[in-house]
Amino acid sequence: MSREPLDQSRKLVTELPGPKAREMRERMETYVPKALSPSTPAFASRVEGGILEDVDGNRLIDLGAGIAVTTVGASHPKVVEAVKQQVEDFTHTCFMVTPYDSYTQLAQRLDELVPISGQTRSVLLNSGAEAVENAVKIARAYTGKQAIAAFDHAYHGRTTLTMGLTAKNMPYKDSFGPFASELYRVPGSYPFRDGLSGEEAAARTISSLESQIGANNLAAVIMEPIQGEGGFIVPAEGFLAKVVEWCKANDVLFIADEVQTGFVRTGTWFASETEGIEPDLITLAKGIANGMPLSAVTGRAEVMDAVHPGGLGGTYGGNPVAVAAGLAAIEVMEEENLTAKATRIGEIITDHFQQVQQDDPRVADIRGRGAMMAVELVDPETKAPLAELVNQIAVEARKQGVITLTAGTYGNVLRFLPPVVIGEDLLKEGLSVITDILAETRSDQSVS
Ligand SMILES: Cc1ncc(COP(=O)(O)O)c(CNCCCC(=O)O)c1O
Repeated sequence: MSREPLDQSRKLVTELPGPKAREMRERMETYVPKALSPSTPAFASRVEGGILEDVDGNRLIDLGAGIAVTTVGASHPKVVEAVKQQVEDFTHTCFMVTPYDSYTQLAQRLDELVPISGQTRSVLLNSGAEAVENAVKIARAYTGKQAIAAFDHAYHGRTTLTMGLTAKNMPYKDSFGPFASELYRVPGSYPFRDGLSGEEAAARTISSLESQIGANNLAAVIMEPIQGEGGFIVPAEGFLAKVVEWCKANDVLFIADEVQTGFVRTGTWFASETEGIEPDLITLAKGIANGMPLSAVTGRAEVMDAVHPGGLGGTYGGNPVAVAAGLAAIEVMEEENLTAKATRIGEIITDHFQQVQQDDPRVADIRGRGAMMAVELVDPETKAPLAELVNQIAVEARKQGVITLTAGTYGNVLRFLPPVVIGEDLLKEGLSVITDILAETRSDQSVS
């Protein structure tokens, strides 16, 4: 029996958190460590399109999509049906024990979609960090070299190796060391703060790669085409192409970490396309399966084949239910032309904040691409990051029924990652809630 569609309008019937949510939070604090500290003052009951309904009957506008995951909406009927079908057949065999064709079908789809020419192969895993871990293994096996270079403001995961690649200390790395060896950090491109052209920033990066690591030691350079947790930093035009050119000239692999930028999020299937680069390996997760835990490393066949038989694996990698969700989600992205929808979302967010920026210079940088947009808030005189203000805005917006995410090395970035299927009016309403709160702080200069 199909359920009534979830009303796509924001509605608050209690304060947030409501009574049931408060009770659930108390129990949560008894059995779940504070290390997880959820930010939205609600407990999910149903999620569809751009709306999350909570256990108290409130409907919140979702501008986070579970951190860029539920691109097609958290209960898209096509994905739900595919999952139901699969789970009735089997939930698990362990692909290394008994394979199933849907794994190969998804690998073939990835081969067709990724911006890598020639034959590719894919290994399927469970999380973004696991994909990055395996990309590093594959790069080392192929090159025979060990060093891996990541960038300032990078985010690649929370496992021991990926924490070593991630830049920001708190909350991701503090007190968890020591981290893996042979991991290096080089300056990247942060146009709003460094003011460098793509060429200038790339020259600085290459100088660091050569002087501090040496191409003869360097297995791979890993970078997010748009740095996500670091603050939706879009590199200056031409930066990535110059770095990739250097990699290819020096037998260094380039790993594009598209866990957050992948699968139509930035208005193309992958952000590497817009940057005009062809990675050797690409890590994928989040939008790949619309919430079912799935990730992948897709790479040039000769690179992927450098690993000895049995060298890649894990119990759950490429779980059949997650793979079914992934195949269905990709179909929806194609059928509903979500690359164009993501581009439209970027236009709406850009226009909205350009209006605000005219009267409020604290909105200092509007950046991102497609349905991966952000604003960086700074003191207009000193350019000092306004982290407390950003946090205050996010906390208040959540109380007013808008699921809002922050980001940035300095904690002063509001980021927008709505489900790409969100209605335009609902998106505009969510943005207006946020900018109305921002406007109120203009009169109240106590917050900075
Ligand atoms: C580029 C990029 N690479 C890798 C990852 C890691 O993906 P996992 O699926 O969270 O392991 C991410 C995950 N980003 C959201 C992390 C949220 C949090 O843990 O606070 C990413 O964005």
